[in-house]
Amino acid sequence: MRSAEAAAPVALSELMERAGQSLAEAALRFAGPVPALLLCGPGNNGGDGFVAARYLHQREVEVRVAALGEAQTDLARAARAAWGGAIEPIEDAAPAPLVIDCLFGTGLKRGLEDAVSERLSGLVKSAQWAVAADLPSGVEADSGGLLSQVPAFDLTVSFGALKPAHRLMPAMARMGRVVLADIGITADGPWFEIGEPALPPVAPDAHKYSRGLVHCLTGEMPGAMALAASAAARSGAGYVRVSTSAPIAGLPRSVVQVGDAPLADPRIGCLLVGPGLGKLPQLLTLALTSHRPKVIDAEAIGHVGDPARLKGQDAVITPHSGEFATLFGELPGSKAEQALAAAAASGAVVVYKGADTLVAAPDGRLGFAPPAPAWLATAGTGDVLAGMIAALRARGMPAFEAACAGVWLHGRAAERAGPYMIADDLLEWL
Ligand SMILES: NC(=O)C1=CN([C@@H]2O[C@H](COP(=O)(O)OP(=O)(O)OC[C@H]3O[C@@H](n4cnc5c(N)ncnc54)[C@H](OP(=O)(O)O)[C@@H]3O)[C@@H](O)[C@H]2O)[C@@H](O)CC1
Ligand SMILES: Nc1ncnc2c1ncn2[C@@H]1O[C@H](COP(=O)(O)OP(=O)(O)O)[C@@H](O)[C@H]1O
Repeated sequence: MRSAEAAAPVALSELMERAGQSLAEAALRFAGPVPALLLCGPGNNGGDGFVAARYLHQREVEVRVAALGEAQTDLARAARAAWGGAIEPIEDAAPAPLVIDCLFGTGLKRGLEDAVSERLSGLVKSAQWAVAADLPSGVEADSGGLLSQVPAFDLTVSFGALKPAHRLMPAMARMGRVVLADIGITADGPWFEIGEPALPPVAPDAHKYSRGLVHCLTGEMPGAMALAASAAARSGAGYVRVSTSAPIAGLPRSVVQVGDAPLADPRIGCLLVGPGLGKLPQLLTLALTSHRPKVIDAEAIGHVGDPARLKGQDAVITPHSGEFATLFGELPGSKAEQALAAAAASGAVVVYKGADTLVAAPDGRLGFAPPAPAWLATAGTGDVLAGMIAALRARGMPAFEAACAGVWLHGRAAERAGPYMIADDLLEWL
């Protein structure tokens, strides 16, 4: 993001002008022309606030500005001078229906002083609408961590590009709706937000094997595999097969239950192992003898032991935080950095699940999932995701693209399934 700003073809003062104008417009659209209080910090985030105050005033909104100390950058000083109106100390600022937090953005390196964060929280809580410029003050841009107390905002206007904190917990939960303001810079890099996938079309001459065969290895709790295999069947695989020693209830009749089957079968588009596996590490070992692409989920992740075992396996692994820690231990850094380190160590595409799911590839690509409904937090939804990714893999999508597509579709299916869904219901919305 910072390199994008540095390489921007426009002057920094113009970027600040655009940021401030975008902020004013977004706040006005969101809250309407209600009296506004802008809280401006010493850096360029504060500068954006002074610019926004000027635009809101021009739009005949009743505006007050409260500053935290003097401006510390040339840009912020110029923006403060151009505002030209009254500036009150933040300690004395009375509440307002609309509060716009421009205290700190990407430059925050340490927590706010207690008195300042308490003041911010008090003003935000008493406002009808609370808007943050770029990031709520107190949020660390790269990690999504909270360096001091951060109140809940209704809207966050991000400038130029989303920062990791917009998609990582706990910061993500404080931002309200996040909108991206185009200020004329683009952040080209390996980190991006996962968007709607382009799925492989069904060829006119397709047959069930060419559309993709998913072969599932089931274990002690076949109900989980019933969910995963059903999800694979509903996600466009041409053929879904489950190796099982006993009949599994609840599978669609179109999912074929077989005994042992050769895992070197070149028709297998993707192997799926993990859902319902239980204490059967030998099934993972068996899966790893195959050179076919694979999705490794749930208990199978715990059976891997050494991440290096996955090298050369063309694998997607789908851990939640507990499974992640079991396989990779306590890695340093943010969730994004941990996922990238895990992908590099294992050679696998890592879908690090949770409220802030992200997908990391061994080559450094990193996709942040758009927010998904919290009602996905119910047993079995991870099994459904694993089956979806396996089907997309079998349909010919490369591992990273299949994982990103599965995560995106899973979140949208949950939105449509509604707040009282159970994992079984998701299948109807794939
Ligand atoms: N770059 C661009 O082109 C564009 C950038 N834009 C905007 O700029 C924002 C980044 O601006 P920024 O780098 O000036 O950092 P910012 O977040 O304002 O804070 C830094 C200041 O705060 C201070 N400080 C830090 N922590 C503190 C604490 N706890 N308590 C007290 N003070 C503390 C720190 O002082 P120091 O640490 O040096 O003591 C420094 O003075 C970005 O989020 C976006 O909104 C847009 O205009 C688009 C164009
Ligand atoms: N609070 C939340 N918000 C959004 N998605 C969530 C939340 N909690 C869990 N999820 C998603 O729900 C799924 C749960 O998977 P997992 O933990 O493996 O459950 P299970 O093993 O029961 O299937 C994952 O895709 C995860 O990203």
